[in-house]
Amino acid sequence: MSNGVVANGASADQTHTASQRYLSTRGEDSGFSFEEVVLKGLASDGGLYIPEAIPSAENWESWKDLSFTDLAFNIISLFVSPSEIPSEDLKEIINRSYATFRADEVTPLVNLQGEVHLLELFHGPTFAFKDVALQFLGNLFEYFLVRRNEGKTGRDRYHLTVVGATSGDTGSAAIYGLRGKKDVSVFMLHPKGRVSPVQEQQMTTVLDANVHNLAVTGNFDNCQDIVKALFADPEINSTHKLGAVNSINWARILAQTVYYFHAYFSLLRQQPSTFKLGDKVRFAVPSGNFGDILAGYFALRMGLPVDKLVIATNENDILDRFFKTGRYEKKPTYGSKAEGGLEQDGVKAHEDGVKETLSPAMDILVSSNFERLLWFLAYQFASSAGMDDEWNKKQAGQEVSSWLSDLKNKGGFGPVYKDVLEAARKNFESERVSDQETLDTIKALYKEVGYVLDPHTAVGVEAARRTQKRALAEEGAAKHIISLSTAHPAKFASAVELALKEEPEFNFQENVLPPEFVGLDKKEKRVSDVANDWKAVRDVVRQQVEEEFKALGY
Ligand SMILES: Cc1ncc(COP(=O)(O)O)c(C=O)c1O
Ligand SMILES: N[C@@H](CCOP(=O)(O)O)C(=O)O
Repeated sequence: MSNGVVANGASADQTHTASQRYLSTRGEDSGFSFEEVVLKGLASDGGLYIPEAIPSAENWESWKDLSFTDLAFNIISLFVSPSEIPSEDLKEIINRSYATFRADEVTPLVNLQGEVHLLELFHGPTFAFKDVALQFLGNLFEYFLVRRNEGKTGRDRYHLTVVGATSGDTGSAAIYGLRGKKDVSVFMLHPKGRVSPVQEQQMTTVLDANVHNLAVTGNFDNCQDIVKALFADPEINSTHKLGAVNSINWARILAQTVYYFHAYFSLLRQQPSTFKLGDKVRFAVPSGNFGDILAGYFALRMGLPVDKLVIATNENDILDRFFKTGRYEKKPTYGSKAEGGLEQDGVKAHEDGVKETLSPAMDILVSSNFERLLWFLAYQFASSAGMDDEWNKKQAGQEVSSWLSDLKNKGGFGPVYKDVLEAARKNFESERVSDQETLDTIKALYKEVGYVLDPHTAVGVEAARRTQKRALAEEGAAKHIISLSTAHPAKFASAVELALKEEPEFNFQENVLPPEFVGLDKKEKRVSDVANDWKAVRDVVRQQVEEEFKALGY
């Protein structure tokens, strides 16, 4: 590791290109360095950080034979000035982050059926796509903290207090990325009883002193709201230096951009007769918080030939409703079937509007990263007025602030301007997949090709198959589509078993369960129950960090 090339917490300067400087989607903050946005997570005006410009990957074609880690280095370097992380250090961080994966290719592409391909993102330590970004983010935090803490002792050290919300996968991936790391405490809030048993076990059986699991009486959105309330509280934010591991943290999105390029190049190698360099591909992405698919949008904007990004939602379908109506509203406007509404298949809907589905990691009312896409759409719209770039950015920030304020105060906003919606539809289309369709898809793929899908992946595959059918009808030929496989099926045993229980050959223990999960349920656990109240969570954070400090002799 090189010694402090950049001053602690330095803002972006002339050594940073526009894509290496960051601004807030709500317009108040700009000129940040990568280190600042990674450590801060959320901007102080409540907005999310985005690069001031999206760089074009000018020689992306020449990357086609690179390994995953070399590709990651080329892509990530476009967004991080070498004055902040010297190239050799960045390479070392990347190599270390992906050495923990079980697959040599890190994110292998497999042909599922016909022109439908699966991008397997679950070969990391916790068997979910979050590992791709969180192994990297854990090592980044460590790198910055070692540099900031040189020569410092005890309470003078910069101690990061990570607070995150999880519906199960981010929590375990963040915990595995940060366990045992010096100068970081990690607090993960999950909705009590609403994560799968394996997810719960993965999180709560990690007993490192810096890991704290909080089971919140509420849903995932409540956990996310508590995290945002903590970030908005100037007191705890300054005394405890809060950090984010959710996809509000820009480094999460950045790391995920890599596998869109990698998948494209894998397809090129696997389908040489029907897919050539420069051909467009589609991606179908099971979506909740909109982080994974947003990474695809960045890849597209950087120049990767992407035809469409297909958003696949479960019955918590705020995104699908936006793309159909232009309105972004927390609560569905439709009610139960008995009321003449559209609710399908007897899915349990909580009073708060969140439905409990078979793909629980996507049981989300509000998709936090959608704010980043909204900024780019508003910026594009503002740019058509012919004013200067500073004005365009200011307008975009104001527009996003006003939309987000309506979302908070009135439960929604829209319809957005026609041009904004059309611009969104140019790159995205959306599909809503019910629980019954999820089960049918798991069953169909098992019967047809013997592949066991996890329920989230099945939502994406069903969306991919619908898109394929449309392309076939409209254009007379099926196109290659890459569906993102976001979790290993063993993480969601009950949905998989429900789908496949009547298949005579199917045996969950033998066909699905990885050895790493055996005995997890017998391990010792540590978890604290907390009320759905951000001040109560703040007290727990203060108290548990204090106990950690005392144990360290600080
Ligand atoms: C297994 C799985 N699939 C899909 C998603 C949705 O991804 P995103 O929230 O980035 O849209 C999640 C959670 O984020 C997940 O854990
Ligand atoms: N499905 C997620 C929810 C949090 O999403 P994130 O990508 O913003 O961290 C989870 O698994 O926790």
